[in-house]
Amino acid sequence: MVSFPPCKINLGLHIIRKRADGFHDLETCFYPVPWTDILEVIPSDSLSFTSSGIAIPGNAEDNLCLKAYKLLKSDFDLAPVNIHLHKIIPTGAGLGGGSSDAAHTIRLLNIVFKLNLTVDTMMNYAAKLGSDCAFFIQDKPMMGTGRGEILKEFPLSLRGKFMVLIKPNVHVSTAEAYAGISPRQPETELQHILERQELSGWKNSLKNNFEESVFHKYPVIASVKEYLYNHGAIYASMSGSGASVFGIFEKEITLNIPSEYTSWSGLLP
Ligand SMILES: C[C@](O)(CO)[C@H](O)COP(=O)(O)OP(=O)(O)OC[C@H]1O[C@@H](n2ccc(N)nc2=O)[C@H](O)[C@@H]1O
Ligand SMILES: Nc1ncnc2c1ncn2[C@@H]1O[C@H](COP(=O)(O)OP(=O)(O)OP(=O)(O)O)[C@@H](O)[C@H]1O
Repeated sequence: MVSFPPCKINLGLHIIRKRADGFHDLETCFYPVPWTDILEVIPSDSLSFTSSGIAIPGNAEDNLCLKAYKLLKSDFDLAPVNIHLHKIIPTGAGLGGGSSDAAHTIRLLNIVFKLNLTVDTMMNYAAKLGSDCAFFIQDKPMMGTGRGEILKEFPLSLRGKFMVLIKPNVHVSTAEAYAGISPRQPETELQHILERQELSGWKNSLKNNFEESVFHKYPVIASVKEYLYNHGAIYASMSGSGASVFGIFEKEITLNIPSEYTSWSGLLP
């Protein structure tokens, strides 16, 4: 069985405090974007994981898809599977691609082995694999709090808007980005901003707290954001801890993006 794990962008990202467990409490609106990997899970005689497409840093045995299988296997009598991942979403991009693959492995195993897991149970398993993972158990905009795993559906739609996502050729490590930030209580709650502000007002009110320190270290990311605004974006921001930047446009636009950058664009469903 095949699925298409999407990526996410963060519409606003407030890093509020560092916790005793080393993670950070945050608030963000996760929004799904259909730039997808391709994931296949089929029952087999022995467990295997293979991948194609762009290179995934690290060892195959550490892949989040295998971790997801092993996590469910510890609680259920699962037969072995072949997992094949065709990787398209760039890594080190703040797009949660690996997290999405992990969550979609859980979703596929639930179907293939008829486990009848509820959405909440799958979200609990996903949260054990990464802070962003639980979001990808559903395909809906969500307000995320805690370390990103406490999720509440959020009625925000960008349907029909044109999205451009650009990842310049720098790789930002999530852990390194968190280490470089000074957490703070936001003046205004993110939910409050998103409920009261139209998209046209986000430019002055919706902030990703990672931008300041990450832009300082990687000025090229700041220049991509500026480029998107200069070409008519209604709103542009870095996603997650970078390095990708997204722009939301009223109408379809063709941009001249350097060939060494990775990019995706399309109308949002
Ligand atoms: C930046 C975001 O993309 C925003 O959506 C996410 O918070 C990243 O989430 P993620 O990639 O799923 O992160 P994890 O794999 O859980 O953690 C990677 C590392 O990031 C840091 N981390 C992550 C999430 C969080 N709320 N606080 C943290 O401090 C920790 O150092 C952790 O060791
Ligand atoms: N299926 C996978 N796809 C991508 N990376 C994976 C996967 N499994 C494990 N990893 C490891 O996770 C790291 C982060 O990958 P990911 O694609 O989630 O990037 P990210 O842009 O940093 O995401 P995030 O938005 O969660 O910070 C990679 O550098 C890689 O070592």
